[in-house]
Amino acid sequence: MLEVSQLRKSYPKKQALQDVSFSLKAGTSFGFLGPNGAGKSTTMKILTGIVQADSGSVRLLGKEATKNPDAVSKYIGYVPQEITLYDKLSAYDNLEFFGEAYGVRGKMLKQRIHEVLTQTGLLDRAKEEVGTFSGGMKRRINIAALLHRPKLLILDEPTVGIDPQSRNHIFEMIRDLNREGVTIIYSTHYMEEVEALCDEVAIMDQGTIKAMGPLGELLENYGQKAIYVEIAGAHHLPEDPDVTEVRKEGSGYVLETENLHGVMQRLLRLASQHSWDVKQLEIVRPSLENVFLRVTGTALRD
Ligand SMILES: Nc1ncnc2c1ncn2[C@@H]1O[C@H](COP(=O)(O)OP(=O)(O)OP(=O)(O)O)[C@@H](O)[C@H]1O
Repeated sequence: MLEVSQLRKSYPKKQALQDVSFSLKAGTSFGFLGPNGAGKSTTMKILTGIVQADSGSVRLLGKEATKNPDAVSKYIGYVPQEITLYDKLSAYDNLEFFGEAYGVRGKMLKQRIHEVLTQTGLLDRAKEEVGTFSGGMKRRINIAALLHRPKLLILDEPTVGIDPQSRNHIFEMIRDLNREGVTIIYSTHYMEEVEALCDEVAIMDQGTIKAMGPLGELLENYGQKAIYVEIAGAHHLPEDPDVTEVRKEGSGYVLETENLHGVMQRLLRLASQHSWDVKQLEIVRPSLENVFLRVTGTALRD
């Protein structure tokens, strides 16, 4: 569906992209995770043709997009960070305006507007000026304005500064579109959003993709394996050669180790020998946060 190859882009004082390559199968929900300034927006703007790369190529549905953006623009829906609606127009009129701009007309346009207003939960506010809406409601309309049913939907941090209700609506809209077969590229610096929405993830930092793959694979390959153990009355734990770090957490300890089963077995053996009261013993699922830390060497700033 999409093949991005060796993108480079420099601004006068900054090399924004050093070498960005990835490819996506149709129907993927792809999360672009990275701190401010990592190069996510620049990559997305190159995909949509708003910004030109210094070198590299983008192929969408077999067509060379970098040389001929008009040939692919009808397949792409782009939701930038900034809201692009007319405050003085009603929600309905905004949708009508953008629908027509994307070439949707007549009965089909009316039907699509009704559908998306229902989907966004804003049908009863359709005739009100968008200027009176909350930031989250505007965001929902902004996404709904993509009435031309793009094959690739690119969203640049669509939930920054919005209320939880709007965020849930946006998530549902994205999931519905993805179920209908739309390929999604979703940029964010919120790990939990990627975990909730995306089946593939790229971790970007300083203009390059540091790691990429299915979410489960990244967690498996880069996540720190650990055990949580809680023993009544234990003030310290016996040393184990396979444990690389011990952290106090709540009333127990997190033990980092690559040998989960060996360490667990030894703990249980010791517990039975010394009649310790083991309250809890479990494997800790690695988090994306932890993967990010290991891949980039830093916590996700912000
Ligand atoms: N038009 C521009 N002119 C000059 N520098 C720019 C321009 N756009 C982006 N940059 C710089 O390029 C780098 C990458 O920016 P980009 O917006 O792509 O990052 P990002 O990962 O999307 O961050 P954010 O989450 O803040 O949007 C940053 O250092 C940024 O300051």
